[in-house]
Amino acid sequence: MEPVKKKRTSAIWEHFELVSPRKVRCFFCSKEIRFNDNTSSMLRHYRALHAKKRSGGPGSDSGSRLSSPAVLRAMSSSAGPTPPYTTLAVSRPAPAVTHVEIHRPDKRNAMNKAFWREMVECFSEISEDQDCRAVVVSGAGKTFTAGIDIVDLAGEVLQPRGDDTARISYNIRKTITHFQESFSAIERCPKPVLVAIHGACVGGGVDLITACDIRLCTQDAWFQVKEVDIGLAADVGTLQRLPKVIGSRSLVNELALTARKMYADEAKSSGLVSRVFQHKAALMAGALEMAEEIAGRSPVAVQGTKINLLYSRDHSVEEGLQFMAAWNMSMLQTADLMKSAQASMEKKSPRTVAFAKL
Ligand SMILES: CC/C=C\C=C\CC(=O)SCCNC(=O)CCNC(=O)[C@H](O)C(C)(C)COP(=O)(O)OP(=O)(O)OC[C@H]1O[C@@H](n2cnc3c(N)ncnc32)[C@H](O)[C@@H]1OP(=O)(O)O
Repeated sequence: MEPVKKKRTSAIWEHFELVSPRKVRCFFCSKEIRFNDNTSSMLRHYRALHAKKRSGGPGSDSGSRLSSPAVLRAMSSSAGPTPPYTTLAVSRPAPAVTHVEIHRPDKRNAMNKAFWREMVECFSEISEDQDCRAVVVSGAGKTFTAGIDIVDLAGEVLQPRGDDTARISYNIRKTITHFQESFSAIERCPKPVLVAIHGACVGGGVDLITACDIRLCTQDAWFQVKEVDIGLAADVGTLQRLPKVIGSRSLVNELALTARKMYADEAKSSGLVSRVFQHKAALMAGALEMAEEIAGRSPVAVQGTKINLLYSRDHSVEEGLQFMAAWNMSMLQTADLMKSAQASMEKKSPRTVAFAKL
């Protein structure tokens, strides 16, 4: 009998995915484990590291969905990227929630040429998609992302085209601007974007997450503004957005100038992330639940909130108030307001209200 099929009937498979004929990956911690003719190595790993922790522990979230491995399975695309994308797997794990999974697990989700282009295409589509009201971004496999694909970097940036210095410089500038656009597209997307980070989040990964609205991570996550280590000043958003995310300018400077790793606990205490979960399954369950909470509310209110929060980040309080007044002089005329207020009076969740598409 074919061994893999036999093993798949065991309940322990709830917590693992097959990555090769002799290797499985744990849904909780992404560790890859070899197995032979039975599931004993998987059972040993699960019992030693995860069985007792399912109910949560001090200082970190366990995720409130009881079926978090099932949620994780629904949100991890073992089938690979979804065409036309080659680096992203896009799905709808819950009504009005879009999941964008960076999908180059064998290369630790390193950001290659296609990724930079596809992020713009994907977020342009999401921005226009009236059936989407919240987005979750995550990474497939062992780690969130290893940052820019160093092989591509060597080709695209270090060997630019052009007949003279002006033309070479012009082309480099164009490339950097295109790369910046990949994450600005996230920020410009009117739907709130949550990012779920596990394992390494290096270089371009930090650029990406600072453009997102809500950052959540696992206990094993670490963050590194790695650019100075590879001889460049970070140029696709970290130096502009991180100071607005973290209150301490000194900490931002330290991270960017030394390229030291920052681990989950410090990421939480500094304000880079708002919640830390024990493992990836809990993280994905927590992210999805939060996205569903957001998606269940009036899209007029939610998108207006994102747009005004971003506006006020870059303007004075007075300018922000003026922008808000001009914004709401039309948005207060929405039917969503009366529907939501009525639900609130009746002590019903806004999630019980049917809002029109936006
Ligand atoms: C215009 C400029 C715009 C943007 C600039 C952004 C700047 C940056 O992003 S700077 C950061 C660059 N990234 C790095 O320096 C990270 C390098 N990678 C690592 O440190 C590690 O891979 C890791 C993320 C800590 C994960 O370690 P581990 O789990 O042990 O995996 P590995 O065995 O190291 O790698 C597996 C596989 O992935 C390939 N890979 C990893 N990182 C990259 C990368 N950044 N680019 C291309 N390929 C990468 C690695 O080569 C392995 O491939 P194999 O084919 O299996 O050998």
